[in-house]
Amino acid sequence: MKVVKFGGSSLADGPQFLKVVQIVQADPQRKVIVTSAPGKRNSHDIKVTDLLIQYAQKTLQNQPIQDIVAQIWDRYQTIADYFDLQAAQLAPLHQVLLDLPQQEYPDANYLMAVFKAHGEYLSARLLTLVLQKKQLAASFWDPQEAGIVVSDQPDDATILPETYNKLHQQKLPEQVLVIPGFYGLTPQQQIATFSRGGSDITGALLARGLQAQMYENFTDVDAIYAVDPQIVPQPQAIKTMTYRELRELSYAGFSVFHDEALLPAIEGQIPINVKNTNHPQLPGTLIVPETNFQPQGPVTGVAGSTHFAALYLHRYLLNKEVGFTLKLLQIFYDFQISYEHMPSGIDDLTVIFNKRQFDDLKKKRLLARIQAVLQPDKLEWIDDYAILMVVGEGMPHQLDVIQDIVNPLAKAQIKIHMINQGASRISIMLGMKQDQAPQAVQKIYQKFFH
Ligand SMILES: Nc1ncnc2c1ncn2[C@@H]1O[C@H](COP(=O)(O)OP(=O)(O)O)[C@@H](O)[C@H]1O
Ligand SMILES: N[C@@H](CC(=O)OP(=O)(O)O)C(=O)O
Repeated sequence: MKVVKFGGSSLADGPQFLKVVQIVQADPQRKVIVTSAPGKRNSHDIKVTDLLIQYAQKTLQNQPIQDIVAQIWDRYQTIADYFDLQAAQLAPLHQVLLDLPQQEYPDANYLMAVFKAHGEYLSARLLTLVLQKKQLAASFWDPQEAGIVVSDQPDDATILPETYNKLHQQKLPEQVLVIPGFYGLTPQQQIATFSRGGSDITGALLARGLQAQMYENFTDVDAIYAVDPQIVPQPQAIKTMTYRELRELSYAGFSVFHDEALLPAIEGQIPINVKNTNHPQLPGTLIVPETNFQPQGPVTGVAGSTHFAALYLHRYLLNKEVGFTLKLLQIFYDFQISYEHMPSGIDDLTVIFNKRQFDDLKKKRLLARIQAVLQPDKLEWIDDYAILMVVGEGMPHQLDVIQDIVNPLAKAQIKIHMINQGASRISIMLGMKQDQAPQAVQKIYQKFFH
């Protein structure tokens, strides 16, 4: 049995829905289908999830909602019209969308989560109707009924372990099941979504919980490429890669697969196949465990991401002071801030954060607290920080990888602020200014792939 997830680009309009139907029909193993909300039909379009966020905001601010509801419903109606679905079948779906403001919510964050989740909910309901219209035995599967239990963070939920107990007990029927991605239910039965792009996580948790033979992830590219195709046109496709290679590359910018979706697949040792809905005959990229993996070269991929900031701390004799880092980490804990990396020197520490956790006030208060408690000789906030990741299972076997990474950057006058290799032997991480990151990715890619 295969779990198959279709991304927003694969469900953006009627013709795309038809490709999805044909893909489901082509393989009887494709039993559990995970939907995203309709995505962009062209580069100027707006994803339905983003329209739903506007709908939620207008509801919260008591602004008129008719136009935005019409805009959202039009996306689903157009798809339904493409398949000549009957008005009576669609009316209940439209009503669900209209009723969202009338429901009760614990707070604004949960309201937002419910509105967002309905992009995938309506997609799954609609795809079920379309599959039935095409004579395929299909039924809608509610995440609540499936037993997807998540933590109570309304817009950044994580999977709770009881999910797997419930899924292990599920006996799958003969027909195809269509389930919305992107959300689950908290122990208090509230809808909470994963972070953006999180339908990949739903697919992975179902593949693990249902012990699927394969998790197929359908998107709008022929493969995972060695570099983001928006940075380097027509890059080299990756045929096979390991879970941990993709985990590191997704973390650092390969937005094609959500980095948190790797863990369930690893836990269940489920192979993942990323494929193109527009060219389903192509093999795509296969993501597999490390055991017996034969790397094709030193580097598998290069990624860059710019949503970082860094805190630089200098204090003489820091190396001798017992508990310095503990006090610093306690401050982060008090502010409920997680850090990404902490490279250090004898008298220096740099802490790298995901910038999205901060607003100006939080940043100011954090710096003031660190100054008061730790009294560093120097404390600097570096707002302009990008991280580059060069990843490959073949890297530990090759001695001259580092020079092939830094030489092209030096030639291009790109300054490296931080290099981190060690903990993970299959990746080298570089810190630099944000505006230099795309060029750095290009230069490293050219060195290893041309
Ligand atoms: N290394 C990469 N290989 C392939 N695609 C990538 C890579 N890095 C970023 N992407 C981007 O990821 C996109 C697919 O992911 P996403 O937009 O989330 O698709 P979906 O709508 O199917 O969920 C591609 O269109 C591409 O622009
Ligand atoms: N629709 C949600 C969840 C998702 O996974 O979407 P996509 O598969 O289009 O990346 C989002 O836009 O974040």
